[in-house]
Amino acid sequence: MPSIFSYQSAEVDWCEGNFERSKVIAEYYNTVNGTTLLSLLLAPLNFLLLEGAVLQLSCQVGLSLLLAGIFSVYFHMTLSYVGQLLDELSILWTLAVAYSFWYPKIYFPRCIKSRKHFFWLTGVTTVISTLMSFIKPAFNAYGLNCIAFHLLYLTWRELKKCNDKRVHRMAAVMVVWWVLAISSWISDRWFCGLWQAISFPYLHSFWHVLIAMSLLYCCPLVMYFDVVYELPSFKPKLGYWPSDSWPVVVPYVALEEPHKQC
Ligand SMILES: CCCCCCCC/C=C\CCCCCCCC(=O)N[C@@H](CO)[C@H](O)/C=C/CCCCCCCCCCCCC
Ligand SMILES: [Ca+2]
Ligand SMILES: [Zn+2]
Repeated sequence: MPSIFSYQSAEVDWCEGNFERSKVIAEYYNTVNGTTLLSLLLAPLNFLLLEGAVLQLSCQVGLSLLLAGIFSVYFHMTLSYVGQLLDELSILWTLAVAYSFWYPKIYFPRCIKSRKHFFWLTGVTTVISTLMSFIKPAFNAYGLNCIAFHLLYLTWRELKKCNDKRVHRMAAVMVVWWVLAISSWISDRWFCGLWQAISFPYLHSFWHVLIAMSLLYCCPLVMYFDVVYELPSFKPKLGYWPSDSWPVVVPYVALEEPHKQC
């Protein structure tokens, strides 16, 4: 019986051929492009521009993202059962940490009276989901992708209340990257035969880059709304480093003089 650590013991095998470019790396391009997820750490770096509590929270989210990137690389390198679960569970827990800290209080269920209670609700839900994830690991990724739809819904609710064109623009760019990302993920999962027929089974590695791009825009946006709700005396402003007009930019959120925007 193969060990849960052994190569190719995972329930899922992505479209890219295994061991075609290396004897030790199962899916070479998926592994190499998995490292782009580590660039997500750039997003929490934005928060260095913020202060106190906000900076503290970003460290926890940054650490979870780092683990998600490392486990993604390990999974595609080995395609092991443990690799798959570590990849999926690290994403689940990163989302849990992000939700616990950033989920706006106005959207809390009626029975939840404080962020402390919300922490407990998120914690219990995540522990139950973690246990359930062992039942049929191949379904876990579908569940995780559904969370993006909830984020889309929250974004839409917030945009309805906000007149800042920069916020609308950043949200639009985030959604475009996400649509490209999820299309690549689904195409690789469902239409592998087609991609193999045209010798282009690399869409999952594109997904890694595209979802990282989407998150790069998502994080400053979420932080922007967090400041609006939690630090109402500050005025957050979205920007692009090094400048708006450059073709390659890193989005960020900065704090300006005290004033409420949205
Ligand atoms: C108020 C909440 C704020 C949430 C902020 C978001 C914080 C970031 C959370 C999670 C990081 C996700 C990192 C993705 C790593 C992908 C690794 C990967 O490719 N794994 C695959 C196997 O190799 C696996 O099949 C994929 C599983 C699906 C992952 C779905 C992640 C959804 C994350 C939500 C993205 C939001 C983007 C904006 C949406 C409009
Ligand atoms: Ca494969
Ligand atoms: Zn992957």
